[in-house]
Amino acid sequence: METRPAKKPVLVTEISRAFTFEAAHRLPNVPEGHKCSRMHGHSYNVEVTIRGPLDPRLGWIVDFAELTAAWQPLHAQLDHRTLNDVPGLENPTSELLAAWIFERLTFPGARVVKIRVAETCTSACTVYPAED
Ligand SMILES: Nc1nc2c(c(=O)[nH]1)N=C([C@H](O)[C@H](O)COP(=O)(O)OP(=O)(O)OP(=O)(O)O)CN2
Ligand SMILES: [Zn+2]
Repeated sequence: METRPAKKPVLVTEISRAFTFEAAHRLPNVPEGHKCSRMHGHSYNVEVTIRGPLDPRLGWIVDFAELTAAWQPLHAQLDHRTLNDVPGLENPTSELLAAWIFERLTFPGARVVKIRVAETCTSACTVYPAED
């Protein structure tokens, strides 16, 4: 009987890194009297996930430090700001903030597959690219 060597499974690999920033916001389009129409602040948690092939020698997609380097300019635009003042974030819901971040992060040789934004410990929004 013929025996074949076990096939190596084809794996999809993702790496993630979490970031935090502090910011104020108000939601301008909520109904009158909604608490979020008032200016208030959050300690935001953002998780960035990328997917790509492994560098055969280094054994990683990119250095985790590359995620931090890519996040840094966005952190500078968001941290200790009023989000409503940031171009493109006039209505800074978690959903629109996650999309804003998604549109601004690129990695050579890898693609962003998930951005998760948590305003509080119990509320978060995740965006993914639509299926090709
Ligand atoms: N789908 C969304 N709903 C809400 C958003 C949002 O971005 N997307 N944002 C808010 C406000 O920013 C609010 O500050 C957060 O609301 P909430 O999760 O209710 O936070 P609390 O800590 O105040 O929760 P309580 O359970 O009321 O204490 C609202 N909704
Ligand atoms: Zn809020």
